[in-house]
Amino acid sequence: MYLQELQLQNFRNYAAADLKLGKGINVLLGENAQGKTNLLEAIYALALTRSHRTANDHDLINWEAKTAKLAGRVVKASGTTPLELTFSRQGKRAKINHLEQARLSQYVGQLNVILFAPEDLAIVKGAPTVRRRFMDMEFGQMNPRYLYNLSQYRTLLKQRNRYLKDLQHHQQHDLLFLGVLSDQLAAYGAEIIYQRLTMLRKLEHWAQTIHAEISQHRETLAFRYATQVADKDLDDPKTICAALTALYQKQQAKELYQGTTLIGPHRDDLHFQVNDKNVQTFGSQGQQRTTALSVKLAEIDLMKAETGEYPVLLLDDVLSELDDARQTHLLTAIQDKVQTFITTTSLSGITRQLIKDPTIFHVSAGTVVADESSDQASDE
Ligand SMILES: Nc1ncnc2c1ncn2[C@@H]1O[C@H](COP(=O)(O)OP(=O)(O)OP(=O)(O)O)[C@@H](O)[C@H]1O
Repeated sequence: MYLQELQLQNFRNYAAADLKLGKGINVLLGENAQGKTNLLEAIYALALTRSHRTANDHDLINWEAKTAKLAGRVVKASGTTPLELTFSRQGKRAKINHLEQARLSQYVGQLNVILFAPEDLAIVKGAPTVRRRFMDMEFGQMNPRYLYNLSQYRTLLKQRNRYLKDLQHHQQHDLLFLGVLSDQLAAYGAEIIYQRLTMLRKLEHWAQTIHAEISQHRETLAFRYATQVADKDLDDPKTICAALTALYQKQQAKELYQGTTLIGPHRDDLHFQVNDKNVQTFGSQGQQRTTALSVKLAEIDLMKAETGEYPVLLLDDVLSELDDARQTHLLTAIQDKVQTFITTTSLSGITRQLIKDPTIFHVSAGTVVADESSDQASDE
């Protein structure tokens, strides 16, 4: 899929902008604080109805205005769809094909985007919570069942933790009820673990090929899902559930002592291994970057496999972070198939000969102008 046009009205520092976009690589060129990221944010918001960098929609509205509006046309194999999103004090409204949608959840999914920013290195370097959030966001986007299991699990986990605290403080004494909660939690926990394993296997498959190519076959990447459930029990949700239940029984004294649930997907992690070593602990900066890049690029392929269309790729300031070999790989991987938006302050750091016919936009103080000399946007 690709975004053919984008219109902004009173969005961040743009009073008005109307862009014809290239089907291939679009470069947003400008000095710092001119509005490059704001444009990426506009595309991200048009896709997901929310920003990637603020939880407060009001921040998106120009300081001088009361309402912000985004509009665009998405082209897919199945046809062209106009999208429209309005932010105001009253909330937000979304239209597909000029028809207002009763629920924002009906709107999301028309335009798929993947954003890659320097912070994404945290997937490799950060705490386990970052990787759990990564799995939950990515797999939740592609699989509504996963989201359902996750929300049931979270509710039960809260309840079980509260009960463990009550037992700890002798406000409750019934261990049978703890057993009931453990069984219910184990059932949802097992579904989540099983779905994570299934999706990770697919993602790993794509990421391995990409990592091998970037490292010129000197490195192999592997994912390892870290859980207290033994490998032999991971084959299906039933065996995982039985293993979790047994673990709750075995660790009951410890959980009662600590007053919290110590086993389950909320405690699991994902390890990335390069040449059989955990890249978080033993990897060089370069290996960590390659891993993050491979995982992100693998998401593109996974989304294509799951939804039938390539997503739109948003690259915020990442090219300058990558050395020539990684830049080359990234640009070759996306060339001719993925519509991409790249923000940069200068073209000099980018191996420009690799970007075939880019559409270049000059961004300055909330205005954006297409470069006359660059390839003009698609006019299909
Ligand atoms: N709601 C708003 N109304 C008006 N201007 C805003 C609003 N929110 C942010 N801005 C302005 O937008 C500018 C920042 O734009 P943006 O984050 O897109 O920068 P950038 O071009 O990506 O720069 P950098 O290269 O430093 O990341 C700042 O000048 C900021 O004051």
